[in-house]
Parts: sequence; C-alpha cells; structure tokens
Amino acid sequence: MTVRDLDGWTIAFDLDGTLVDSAPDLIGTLNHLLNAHGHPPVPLSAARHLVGHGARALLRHGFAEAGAVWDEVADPGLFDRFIAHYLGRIADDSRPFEGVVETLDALAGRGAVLCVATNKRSDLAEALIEALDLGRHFAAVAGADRVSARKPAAAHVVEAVRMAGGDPARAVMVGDASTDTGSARAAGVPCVVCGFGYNDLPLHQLGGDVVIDSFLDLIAAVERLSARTLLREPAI
Ligand SMILES: O=C(O)COP(=O)(O)O
Ligand SMILES: [Mg+2]
Repeated sequence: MTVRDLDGWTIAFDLDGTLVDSAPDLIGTLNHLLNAHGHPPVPLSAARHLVGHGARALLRHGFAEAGAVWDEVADPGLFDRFIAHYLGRIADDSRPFEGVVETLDALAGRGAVLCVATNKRSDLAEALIEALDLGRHFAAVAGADRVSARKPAAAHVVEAVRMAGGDPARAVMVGDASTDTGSARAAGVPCVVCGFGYNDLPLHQLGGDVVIDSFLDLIAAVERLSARTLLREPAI
C-alpha cells in the first residue's frame, strides 16, 4: 500500500466564511426579519464580519447594526423565525468558495481525513453541506450543539477531530474568524486563516499561523504546518 504524505492527519474546517460564502443567505434572513420589524436592512458588506458566533449572536448584533434592539425576553420567537426562514433558503445564494471542492478532493487523496467544526447548529450545517453536495468530503460535522464547548473553546476543535477518528496532535484547523484561531490556539492545533472570509479582526490580530488569500493556496499551507509540527516533536 502506498503511504501518502497526509496519512494520519485530520483537517478541521470552519463552515461559514471558510468553506462556504453563506453570508448572502444569513444576512438576507437577518434583513427579512429587520424588515418585518420595520427596521432598515444592513448592507452585506457591513454585516459579513458578524457571521461566525452562531445565529443568536448574528441576530443580536445585526439588530444593533441597524440601530434596533432584539429584546429576547420580549420576543423569544424571533430566533425560531430566523431558523425557519434561513432553512427555507439555506443555499439560494450560498456557494462554496472558489477551489473548495478540488482542494478537499486533493487533501483526501493525500490521506487527510476532513471534518467540520462550526458554531452553526449541526442541523443547519448539515442542511447547507448537503444542499451544496459537500457531504461526501467529511467524516464528521461538529456543530456547536455536538461539542462540550463551542469555539473559541479548545474543546470544539479537539472533539471535532476525535469525532472524525483523528488525533488532535496531528491536526490543522482552517478558519476565518477569532473563534477559529482562539479554539485552535487553545487546543495547540496550528491554524490557517482564510483572508477571503468573514474576518472579525484585522488579519494580523487574528493569531493564525498562515493566512491564505485563496482556497487554492491551502494545500501548501497544510504542508508547511504539518511539517512544522513533525519537526517540533522530539525524535524517539
Ligand atoms: O455564525 C455561524 O452561523 C457559524 O459560523 P462558523 O461556521 O463560521 O463557525
Ligand atoms: Mg467562519
């Protein structure tokens, strides 16, 4: 059997802003609800950075961005209306970023096992992944509800890798936001930052190990980080 250079490695991917440009449908859903409440819409460009902390945070901060307030106690149903509307249009305008499918195939071809670690609810993450026909790539999908603590906690990336049958000491995280770099750093897992995603901090402040401007640059970044991890390990 041939030995492949990424055999034994697990790559954990964030979903929104990393694998999929999902902001059009997420912000579209936010704007649908703002409109229903008589508030102005928020422009996509000004709201992309709000994606990454889950739907509840998007609603809270999205309403604030529009100069409005979501009082969750007074209107607890708003969250359910968000989920229902979003599910109905989950991939109307959302698409994988350029190069995603061929890069995932190439990583798997070199032996890596792939999984998803997202702050989305798992049912929404799986619906989006299935709608875009990406399901075959992943050994596990770890939404916020399937882990003991969500990103930026270390547990999210660690448990996602284990769900995929992998070892966190042989893993790389790929993400776009401080939740991803925070989780990876806390877990001692090297992190690739997607500069084309929904960065919530300036890139140099995100604390990743490598920044890529295109998904097509991911393989070279993974090669670098996996080699660096192996070099750091003491020889037996
Ligand atoms: O905020 C969300 O919906 C989830 O975002 P993530 O996939 O970037 O973790
Ligand atoms: Mg993200």
